[in-house]
Amino acid sequence: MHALPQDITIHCPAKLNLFLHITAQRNDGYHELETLFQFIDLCDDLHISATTDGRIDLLTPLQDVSHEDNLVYRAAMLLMPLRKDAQQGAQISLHKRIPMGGGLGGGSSNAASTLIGLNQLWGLGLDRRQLADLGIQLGADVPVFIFGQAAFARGVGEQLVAVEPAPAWYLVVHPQVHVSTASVFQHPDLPRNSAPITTELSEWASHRNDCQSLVASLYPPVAKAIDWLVEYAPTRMTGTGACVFGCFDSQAAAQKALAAMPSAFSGFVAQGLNTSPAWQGL
Ligand SMILES: C[C@](O)(CO)[C@H](O)COP(=O)(O)OP(=O)(O)OC[C@H]1O[C@@H](n2ccc(N)nc2=O)[C@H](O)[C@@H]1O
Ligand SMILES: Nc1ncnc2c1ncn2[C@@H]1O[C@H](COP(=O)(O)OP(=O)(O)OP(=O)(O)O)[C@@H](O)[C@H]1O
Repeated sequence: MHALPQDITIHCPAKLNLFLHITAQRNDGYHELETLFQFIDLCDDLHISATTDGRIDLLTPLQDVSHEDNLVYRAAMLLMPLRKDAQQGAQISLHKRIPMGGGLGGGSSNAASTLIGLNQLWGLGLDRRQLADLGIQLGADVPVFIFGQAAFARGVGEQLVAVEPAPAWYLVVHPQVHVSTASVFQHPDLPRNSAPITTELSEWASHRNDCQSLVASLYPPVAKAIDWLVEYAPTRMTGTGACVFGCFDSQAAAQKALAAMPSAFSGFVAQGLNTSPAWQGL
């Protein structure tokens, strides 16, 4: 039998929703979506060391998130009952770069990478489907980060079909407001009855983010960020916001727009990725 690795570093990419249509609301309150996910090369880094004290130690606290609520810790807790040996434990540290609560899926990506990493370190032998089924308990965006390929998603984000969105560079603009995902999905004015998609996924003009008008009206800085960025490139909000992204043909064009960005916003240039770096080297 091969010895298990003792240490692992896993990238946790951010995602963009290139479009997001809401087609229905389920009886449990969750919304049925049709969305196109692409990863971007802005990543958090997760480092996991195997231990033999049967504990999960999270070495890097996050501001405003308790250990018990941290999606890294919660993901590890989901795998604890599946260990082969109760002495198996882990020390985990997270280097955060993805802004939190911006619609970039950082917490879900951290959770997915924790499941991927501990599955490897503890030798659990779970396949991607089994990991995704566990991960969806933590958030609707976790399965795509386990799936590891750009995807067209239905359901709440768990029915995934691999796709190849065109190569692109993005300027991602953070309007510096925090938008709560739950409050957007609870809002009475959210449109919830988009027709299922019949057009090409790549046709930008046929698609939209159904949360965007509502979020822009509730949060004026989001509207201002869109109004500014749309002068440079086709622009859309990701997830339930607050971040918005412009699509550029080249890194240089995206950088040029970033250089002109008003100081009220923060932003970064990122490349679209159709394969998640989380699985690199595994
Ligand atoms: C908007 C997206 O980012 C699109 O990728 C995701 O659907 C949101 O995924 P997430 O942040 O992982 O969200 P979750 O933590 O699963 O859900 C937060 C809250 O948003 C609402 N919610 C979320 C996803 C969904 N399809 N319908 C919902 O109504 C639920 O009230 C839920 O309590
Ligand atoms: N490891 C983590 N990283 C980021 N957020 C976390 C983490 N653990 C728990 N959270 C909580 O989850 C919330 C959402 O974080 P996240 O960065 O995933 O939001 P998001 O980018 O808006 O995601 P989405 O697009 O899935 O709505 C945070 O505001 C925070 O309270």
